[in-house]
Amino acid sequence: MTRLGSLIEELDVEVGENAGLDTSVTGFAIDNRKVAPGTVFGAFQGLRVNGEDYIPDAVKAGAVAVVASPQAKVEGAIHIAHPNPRRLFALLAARYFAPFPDVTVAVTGTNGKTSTVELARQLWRMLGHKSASIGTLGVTTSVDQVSTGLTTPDIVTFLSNMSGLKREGITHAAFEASSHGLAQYRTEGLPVMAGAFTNLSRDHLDYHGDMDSYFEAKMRLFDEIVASDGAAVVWADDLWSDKVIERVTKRGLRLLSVGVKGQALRLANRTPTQLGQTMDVEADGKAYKVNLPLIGAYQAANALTAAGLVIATGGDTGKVLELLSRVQPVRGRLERAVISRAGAPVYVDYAHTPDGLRAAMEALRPHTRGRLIALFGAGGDRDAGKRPQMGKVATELADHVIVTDDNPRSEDPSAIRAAVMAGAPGAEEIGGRRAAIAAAIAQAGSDDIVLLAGKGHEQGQIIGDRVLPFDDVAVARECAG
Ligand SMILES: CC(=O)N[C@H]1[C@@H](OP(=O)(O)OP(=O)(O)OC[C@H]2O[C@@H](n3ccc(=O)[nH]c3=O)[C@H](O)[C@@H]2O)O[C@H](CO)[C@@H](O)[C@@H]1O[C@H](C)C(=O)N[C@@H](C)C(=O)N[C@H](CCC(=O)O)C(=O)O
Ligand SMILES: Nc1ncnc2c1ncn2[C@@H]1O[C@H](COP(=O)(O)OP(=O)(O)OP(=O)(O)O)[C@@H](O)[C@H]1O
Ligand SMILES: N[C@H](CCC[C@H](N)C(=O)O)C(=O)O
Ligand SMILES: [Mg+2]
Repeated sequence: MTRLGSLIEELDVEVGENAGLDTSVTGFAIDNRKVAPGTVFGAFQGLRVNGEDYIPDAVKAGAVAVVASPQAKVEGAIHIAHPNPRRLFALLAARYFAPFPDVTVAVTGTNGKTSTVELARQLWRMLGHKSASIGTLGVTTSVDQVSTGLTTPDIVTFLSNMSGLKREGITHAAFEASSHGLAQYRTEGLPVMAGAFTNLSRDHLDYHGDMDSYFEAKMRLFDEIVASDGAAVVWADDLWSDKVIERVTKRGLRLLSVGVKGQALRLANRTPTQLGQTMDVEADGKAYKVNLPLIGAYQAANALTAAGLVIATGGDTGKVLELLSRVQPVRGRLERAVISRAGAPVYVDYAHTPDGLRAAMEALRPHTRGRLIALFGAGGDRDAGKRPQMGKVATELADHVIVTDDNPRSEDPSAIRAAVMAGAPGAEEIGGRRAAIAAAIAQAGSDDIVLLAGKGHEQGQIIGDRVLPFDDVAVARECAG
């Protein structure tokens, strides 16, 4: 049985007099609909509603304590007051859900988080550890994959998943720290031994406002979440890398920089091969030849960042680099779905930002003898400013562009397409993703390559409130058959 007092011990919190610290706690919730007798309820100001409005309902449902701002009105339960209630809630919940896997690392960045945590999981597994990842693909172990619906789940789901992994015997876990997740304290409280930065480019400005605030949200990982004796693995070749390195150094974290400008793992040379690429990597004064069975500069970057995390947490450099030759592709990241009847390979990729589209097209270009045909859309209820920029990048780098739909959500699909088209002169507009994929495949000749971007592993098209089953890989196979 866990007593509230033992969770609060040593934390800098205010509770009222006669606070009943002897009360036993049976769980944590941030949604009043999930409160049961004995729950600690976290009441937070959100974007849509104020969680404090649900305090009476939470108390009625049996909440014994409420973590909320000092101004909140709490009656009938203990008010644990704090100016940053989300953070305090995370700390308390982590004490309740502990223990966690021994080695935990986190990855942030606009693109590459899913790929990096997945590759780190695979490398650990090949080194003989029981490993897991948590992110866009869900909670993944070598035997299971369970979706959580978000990249970075809410704090209660996150900590209970981490705790469940520990009970299953998982010793090593890598998780994605999205900027929303970082800004909302959805992944903290547990010791994080290393953090990685992949890159920063335009996305989610609807939420963060501008690039500097978006950057600051990401930096919480290094400023506050990674343990003070932990490590930072920084992809060194991004425009923002130097700023990240500055922050990491200021905090006193052990720095492993990775990439062409990297020092811990220096990418000296990279040569595409038919099915992958070879990399010349220098580390600790030694030269290593790495055969990576994945194509594209971006996958090389993510593979090296993942290797950096595994090395930072105790992996042997030579062994880890050698194991990169045995990694499996990541679902929906330059996944070859099918070869069309005409002989054109059709790739599915999760590129959903201007930079992601550029990375995916640059990855495929060296493998394209004829034309590169790129199809994509932009998500509704998401950063609208990225739409024309995605159109622009695509028309610059592809030989033919098809603009279609990708999760319009509450927006009018044709208005989203129009915004993309505004930056994409000469592109073809086809509403309805299935019809667009069929058209892309039908016009590809044997020397051409088709890129279906934006949905990757996703299993649905979100239209209004409905999620209609949709899988780019499956649809590509149907259209090619
Ligand atoms: C914009 C955003 O991130 N919103 C998330 C956030 O909402 P919020 O804190 O603003 O919450 P709110 O809905 O205003 O509610 C405020 C509080 O009242 C509580 N509440 C609310 C209603 C009620 O009846 N009872 C109740 O107790 C809520 O639990 C919450 O604590 O917290 C909610 C609870 O955890 C999330 O479900 C919600 O995700 C929404 C659905 C979402 O679409 N999020 C996306 C944008 C997102 O987070 N994406 C990122 C990044 C994607 C990437 O990888 O690029 C991700 O990590 O997935
Ligand atoms: N290192 C990288 N540099 C540039 N682009 C990348 C990089 N890694 C991945 N991408 C592009 O971004 C897409 C998404 O990759 P991934 O799912 O690994 O990123 P993510 O950060 O997890 O995305 P999300 O924020 O949606 O969870 C890829 O399909 C690819 O097009
Ligand atoms: N996790 C990201 C990527 C979504 C990819 C794309 N399919 C879209 O719906 O915009 C988001 O929620 O912004
Ligand atoms: Mg992801």
